Amino acid sequence: MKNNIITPQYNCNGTFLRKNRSFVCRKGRITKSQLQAIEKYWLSIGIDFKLEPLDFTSVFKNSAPVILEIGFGSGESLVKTAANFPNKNFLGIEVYKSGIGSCLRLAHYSGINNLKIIYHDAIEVIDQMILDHTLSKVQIFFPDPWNKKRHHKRRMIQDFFLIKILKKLNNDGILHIVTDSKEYNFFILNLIQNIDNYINLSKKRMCFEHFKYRLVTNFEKKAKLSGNKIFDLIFKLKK
Ligand SMILES: C[S@@+](CC[C@H](N)C(=O)[O-])C[C@H]1O[C@@H](n2cnc3c(N)ncnc32)[C@H](O)[C@@H]1O
Repeated sequence: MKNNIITPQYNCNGTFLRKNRSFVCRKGRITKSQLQAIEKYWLSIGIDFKLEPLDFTSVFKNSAPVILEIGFGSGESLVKTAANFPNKNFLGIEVYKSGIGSCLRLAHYSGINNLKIIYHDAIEVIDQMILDHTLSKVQIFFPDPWNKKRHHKRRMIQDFFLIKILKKLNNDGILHIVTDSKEYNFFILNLIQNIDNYINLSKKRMCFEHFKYRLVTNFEKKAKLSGNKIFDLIFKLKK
């Protein structure tokens, strides 16, 4: 597995260009079993970042719809969802190395063959590796809210990001975002209002509360224990 989760960029004087990313590059702790899972299972389940588009039919060995999950954490809900929907393909992207190890371990022991994962910044993966109109769904469960105003530029969900996703979804494609931050929820709803091609599937053009048709994620369990409300935002691509 390649260890670079970003592609360094420099200006013409050779100075490193610092980008606003939605994550902080940290060394972080990783357990022995997570490292072992990377050694053993990366070759069969992982895909290294490359500057060339993926051919999903050859990656998954079939032409079933592809669901992209960005920031799957340790991958419990992603692996269980992939096991529940064997006739769909799942592609996960994460920059948290111990999460990659945990997800590989879970995916191996659950015996699924409809999941692939990438260890790299999702923005670069989307730009370089995902062809237009090839995804049936993009799901982002609990993107970091970067609550301080001066950090808002680090939020993954920005207008440029929503426009990027629009191009990658196929006809009737779905974008599903979940957050426990009321402020981030309204921030996203405001952005979406200014982009014509998304239809908000909630009746009141707001969010779904108490949405039951997906698995609860690890982050969500903690958020609920802290008494936080959960907001499911679901948008469909206008044909
Ligand atoms: C708050 S956690 C939520 C994890 C998981 N979805 C859950 O609900 O338990 C946000 C995750 O997004 C990942 N992340 C943030 N920015 C990312 C990016 N640009 N590309 C890939 N993953 C990213 C982080 O590493 C982190 O694991």
